[in-house]
Parts: sequence; C-alpha cells; structure tokens
Amino acid sequence: MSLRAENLTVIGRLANVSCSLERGGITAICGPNGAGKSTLLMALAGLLSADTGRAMLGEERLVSLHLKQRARRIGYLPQSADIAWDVTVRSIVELGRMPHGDSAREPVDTAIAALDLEAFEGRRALTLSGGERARMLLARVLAGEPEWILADEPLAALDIAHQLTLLAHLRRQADGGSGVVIVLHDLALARNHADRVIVLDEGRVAADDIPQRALSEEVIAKVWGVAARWIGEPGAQALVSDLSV
Ligand SMILES: Nc1ncnc2c1ncn2[C@@H]1O[C@H](COP(=O)(O)OP(=O)(O)OP(=O)(O)O)[C@@H](O)[C@H]1O
Repeated sequence: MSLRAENLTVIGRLANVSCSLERGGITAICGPNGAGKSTLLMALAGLLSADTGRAMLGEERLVSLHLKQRARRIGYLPQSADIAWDVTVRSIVELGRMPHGDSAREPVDTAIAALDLEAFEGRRALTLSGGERARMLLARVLAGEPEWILADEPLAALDIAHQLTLLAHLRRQADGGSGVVIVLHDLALARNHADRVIVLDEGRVAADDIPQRALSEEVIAKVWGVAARWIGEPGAQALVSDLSV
C-alpha cells in the first residue's frame, strides 16, 4: 500500500510536491535548510493539512484516518522531541505501544536491543545524553511496529557506530516489508544507504531517483550550490568539496 503526496502545497513551505513511496525500502529526503523536508515528512505522517493537494495511504486520505489507526500504521519521529515526563527509559519506549493499547514485552525488548539501550532501561529518561535520548525516542517508534517509519534526522545526534547500527536496523525493517522514510542532511549516508532519494529545493522536488542520480555532482551543485565530488567505492562513498568554492 503506497504512501503518496499528490500535488501537495503548503503555502510558503511546499509547492506542488508529488511522490509515491512503496514499502520495502529506505527513502531519504534531502535538501538545504528550509527546503521543506520536515514539512513533507509531517504531511506524509498525516500531521499537517495541505493548502491544496493531499497525502494518501493507499486509498485513504491521511488526515481523515482515525488517530489511533494512523499511529498504528505510521510511526513518526520529529526532528527534536522533548521528554515531558521524569520516567524510565523503558516506560518511554513502552509508550510506542499506546496505539495498540498494550505494553507487549517482545516488541519493546526488540526495540530496546536494536538501539543498544539495554544498559539504560531502568535509567530516568531525563538523565540521558542527547544521542542516548535520540536512540530512546526512535526505540519508542520501533516498539509500535508501524508499517511506515518516518524519522526526521534520526542520525543527527548519533556517533558513527550508532549511526551504522541504526541504519542496519532500518535496513532490516525495510527488508522485512516496512517503509522507511528519513530526512538526512548527510548526503554520503543517503547515497550509501538509501534505495531512493527525494531532493527538495525551495519547496519543490528537484530530484527523485536512485541515490546515484538524485545525488549526482550536478544536482548537488545546482541545489546546494557546492562544487563537490564523490570518491570511493559504490556503497562506501564520501563527498569531498573544494573549500575555496
Ligand atoms: N509552522 C510554520 N509556519 C510557517 N512557516 C514554517 C513553519 N515551519 C516551517 N516553516 C517554513 O517552511 C520552510 C520549510 O521548513 P522545513 O522545516 O520543512 O524545512 P527543512 O527542509 O526541514 O529545513 P531544515 O533542514 O532547516 O530542518 C522554511 O522556510 C520554514 O521557515
């Protein structure tokens, strides 16, 4: 069942954006600051109504889906999430089960293990570092076992080892049939790990393709205004830029 944006316009933020995503892969949304990435992700999560156009899950309009039903199918991780309660890490992860009305042990344990949080389970959530907190909040999303995982910059606060662990976990979710959509600023991570990349520029789709084409040196020069080139083996490439440009 596809997740789609159909001619979505949010005035001042997105202009006539269309895309159709299928489960079973990782899609990265990239673009400069203010390009509309978070706005598109929120619309695809059903959290924002468009001025014109619509976001659809299969044949249903996302904004008309019942909240609980939508939360069961789409797990959304915002860019910066504050924790309001002084409770344990495990209790926060268990909140991911709310749409199901249970606190089933197995998915909570799996999510905690996937994010390498076993040692923190009993800790008060408010005492975690930024990266640990980011892992906990993603574990909460995973505990809900949604069909779609939509995450806004989930790797930003993570060290390289946890970035790679998390990407491997998202890959397993995608291989298992989930749809994974992540906003990424790190173009090398997008190029090396996504199956597809949507590049936004000033609220419009500048590219929507396999990473090699969507993040070509030409697209990067046009959209980011940076002269950069890819080096290294396919799947393990780095982007180098000339600082004098
Ligand atoms: N609630 C809002 N009301 C009005 N304008 C907004 C609102 N949220 C974001 N914008 C504007 O919409 C545009 C797109 O914002 P958005 O957060 O989607 O960009 P982004 O690509 O995710 O940026 P970044 O990389 O900086 O996180 C920006 O110009 C932003 O200032």
